[in-house]
Amino acid sequence: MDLKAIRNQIDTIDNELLVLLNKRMELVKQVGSLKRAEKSVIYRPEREQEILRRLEDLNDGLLTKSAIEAIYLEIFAVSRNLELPQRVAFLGPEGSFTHQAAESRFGGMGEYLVLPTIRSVFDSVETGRAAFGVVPVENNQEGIVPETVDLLREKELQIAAELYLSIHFTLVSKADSLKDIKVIYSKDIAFRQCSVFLREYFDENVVEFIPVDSTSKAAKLAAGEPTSAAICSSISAKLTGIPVLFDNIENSDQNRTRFLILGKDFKNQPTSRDKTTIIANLPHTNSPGVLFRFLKEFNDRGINLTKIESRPSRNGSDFGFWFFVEFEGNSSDPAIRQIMDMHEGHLKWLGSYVRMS
Ligand SMILES: O=C(O)C(=O)C[C@]1(C(=O)O)C=C[C@@H](O)C=C1
Repeated sequence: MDLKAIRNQIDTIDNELLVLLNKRMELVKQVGSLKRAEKSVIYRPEREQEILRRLEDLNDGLLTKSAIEAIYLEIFAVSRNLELPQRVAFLGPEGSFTHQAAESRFGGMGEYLVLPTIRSVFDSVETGRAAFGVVPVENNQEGIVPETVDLLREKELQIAAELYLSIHFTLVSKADSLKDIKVIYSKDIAFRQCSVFLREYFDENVVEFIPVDSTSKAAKLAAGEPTSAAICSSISAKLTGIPVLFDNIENSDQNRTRFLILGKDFKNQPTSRDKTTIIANLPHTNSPGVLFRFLKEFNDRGINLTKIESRPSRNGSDFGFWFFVEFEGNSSDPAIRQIMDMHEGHLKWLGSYVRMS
């Protein structure tokens, strides 16, 4: 077949796809009307995952799993927009890894609110300025993001979904040579994640490391100063037009960050692949066996714990603490329900959502 003939066939298929996509949108619009009448939630991450999994199982063509995901996440984003346009806040500025994470779930067409701090993302969802907020919660090299975990305890928001992103860092600068660099800007966590590279190439007695709110802010600062550099994502290097001196400078090439999508009064439908996150404010945490007895309840019921982190309660001068706990399953599972009931008043449920790891 010649090029023209192949292109004719492509055109025919595109025409069919357009008809089908519009048919899909008609149905989505009906779903939107039903949901608005019932005042129910538009974003259903568990339903989106169910559709993706079904299509991936069904698929026997050239499309890869991630290609199917990329196409459909964009279709879902357009669908949700048709049902009810909802603003999504994320920890900015533009070009941050959180921006990348937000776009990977809410699509390129979404309406975004770029905010300067994790707290302001929580605030925007709390006050309804945004329907959802995207924040980082942990990195597999660095552990948890304390601000996010502390705000989850402080605020009354829920986790609608989680997502994982591979993180790569670049060193960018307008300096001609490494030895001209006097200042390096980045986010504190990024400095730690690139510590091996930094030790090898820079003398900390000569170069000043300045932590700023985000890696994209770091790129913007470095773009304006000829003897400064920044550690940032390759998207923010591109957005600021600053030359990349080194790529992939992170300590581990397995560097992944987990992000949470936060909502208000949000509850997913249970699935068979859920994870639940809670805050445990156990009384008398300094007494022997308190944590042991709590964890044993999970063990006794065969519930797989996936995370436990302790955080200071900051209650006067004492050394009390609370726990950020995650485990497999949905809060409506009878075994999990039992534990939640047993500790009523001491456990705060933050969300049950499809497990992505
Ligand atoms: O099934 C729904 O609840 C819909 O609103 C439809 C749809 C879709 O496009 O398939 C859109 C948004 C939801 O997040 C999930 C699915």
